[in-house]
Amino acid sequence: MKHKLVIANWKMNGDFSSNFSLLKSIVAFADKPQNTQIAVCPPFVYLSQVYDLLESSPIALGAQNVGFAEKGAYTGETSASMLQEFACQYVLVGHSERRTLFKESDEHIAEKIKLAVAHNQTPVLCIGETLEERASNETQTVILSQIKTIIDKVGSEVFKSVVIAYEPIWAIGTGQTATAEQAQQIHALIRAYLRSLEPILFDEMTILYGGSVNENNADELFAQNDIDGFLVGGASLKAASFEKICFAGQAVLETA
Ligand SMILES: O=C[C@H](O)COP(=O)(O)O
Repeated sequence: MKHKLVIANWKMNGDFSSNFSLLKSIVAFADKPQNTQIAVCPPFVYLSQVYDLLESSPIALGAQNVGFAEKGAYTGETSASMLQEFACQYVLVGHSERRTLFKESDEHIAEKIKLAVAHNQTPVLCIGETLEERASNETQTVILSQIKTIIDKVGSEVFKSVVIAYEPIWAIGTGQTATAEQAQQIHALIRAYLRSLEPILFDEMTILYGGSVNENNADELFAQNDIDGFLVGGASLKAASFEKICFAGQAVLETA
């Protein structure tokens, strides 16, 4: 049965007032899309507000990042145990903005995954190639090596609790979405690779697509066999767009 996961990554956007209106709209439709889990990842300072507003709704709370250590002298960081107190179910790790702007290393990403899993959160590991890598036909090598590097560090037992988000870097925030065929090709590659490692562990792996997903392309993307949902940035800040993305592929999901 195909299930769908749609995660809103608000990035560094929002304020008390706009969060309230946006969540009011999302809560109003959230129980309607069949077989669909919706999650919202607000900036850390709004976790408390969003936690309260999501109470008694089916929407899961997520975090955009997590510290790579259990606790201690790490100014500005937020630990997995702190996120657990807000019942965060999802944690984004290795987003390209964090890898590029904040020089996040594979070692740190691996530690974050281990801590998140230890605190009952599902890490959402973001991977993706640059435009230059795609142009030089390195996409497959880059993607598989990003996954392998992390599996080697955390082990396959921990990795089975991970959700993967394929986000071609050239498609993030650019309005230039990967075509459904381009996305499906990489999702199928990822799934085949994981199955080749350990079919029992990775048969049901959830693989999301991210990168300029909007109300116009979500249906076609979700119709692809190996696309299980979306990690949505810009369009998740607009209630009407986000609603259409959450309803994408409903005909398939209702008959599943
Ligand atoms: O986390 C979300 C992704 O970076 C995609 O962002 P976007 O939908 O604004 O392109």
